[in-house]
Amino acid sequence: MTDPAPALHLAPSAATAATEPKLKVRNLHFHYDGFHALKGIDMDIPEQQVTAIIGPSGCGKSTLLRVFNRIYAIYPGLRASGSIELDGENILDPRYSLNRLRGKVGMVFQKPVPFPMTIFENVAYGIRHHERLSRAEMEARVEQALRGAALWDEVKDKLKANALGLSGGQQQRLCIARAIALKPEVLLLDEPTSALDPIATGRIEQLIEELKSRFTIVIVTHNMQQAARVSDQTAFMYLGELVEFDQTEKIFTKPGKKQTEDYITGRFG
Ligand SMILES: Nc1ncnc2c1ncn2[C@@H]1O[C@H](COP(=O)(O)OP(=O)(O)OP(=O)(O)O)[C@@H](O)[C@H]1O
Repeated sequence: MTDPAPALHLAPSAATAATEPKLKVRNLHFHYDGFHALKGIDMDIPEQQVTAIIGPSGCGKSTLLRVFNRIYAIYPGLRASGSIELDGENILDPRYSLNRLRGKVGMVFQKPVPFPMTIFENVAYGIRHHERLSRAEMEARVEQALRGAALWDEVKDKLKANALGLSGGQQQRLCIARAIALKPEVLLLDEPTSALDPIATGRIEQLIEELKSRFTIVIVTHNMQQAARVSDQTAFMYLGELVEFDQTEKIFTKPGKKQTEDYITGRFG
């Protein structure tokens, strides 16, 4: 929200809430051929904070997240209208190149999908696509990304091993390393822990907390406790509409709309 209540400025990261939003979404509509999946979304996503998107299955959470890096652009028949400004520039404008956008907005999917290559190459592969680095520079970059994803200590002695041999939780951290290796400004996480056990989930949640000092994070989650634990703001969506968007603490303790209250108290969804 543009004007959060002063009493809710408790979390340290909320101090930045008054600055210009990192992503400014205005009157965003999205269609899958004839299906109207997003209906006039307006939201301001603050920089270096965690914004969670919650809501019942099919409400449009993943669609919204995917529009933030224009994944739909590669499929015919899908279209978005309205605007999403990233630092003041409309990323939906076809003149905003996909390559540039992908360098600024990274994405991690629900199911970790490492490439069938070494752990090192999984991280180096994307970097090579965007930059030319010497071997030593590349090694430093890969290490930095693996450290950033809290995976370095577990893999530093087996960088040449196939990534598919890692556990599910390690694979997901590798996917996070791959995304942050490109030094994006925004990190999109689409249900990043739904395929993981509670211990691996805890590690990813801790990692999200660490990463938010460097990235603006948007996370889609089915797990309301997770949204409450990791996010600063929460958006509640229903049937393609943004019903309520506010400080997480407010959404979970004093939601302003009955639909939000019904959802978070388990009355539907
Ligand atoms: N490729 C597609 N073609 C047509 N309709 C789609 C497509 N992908 C999603 N939809 C529809 O768009 C709506 C929103 O889907 P979306 O995946 O964004 O929901 P969601 O809130 O992320 O759901 P879930 O929590 O189950 O993942 C749903 O009604 C879905 O059936």
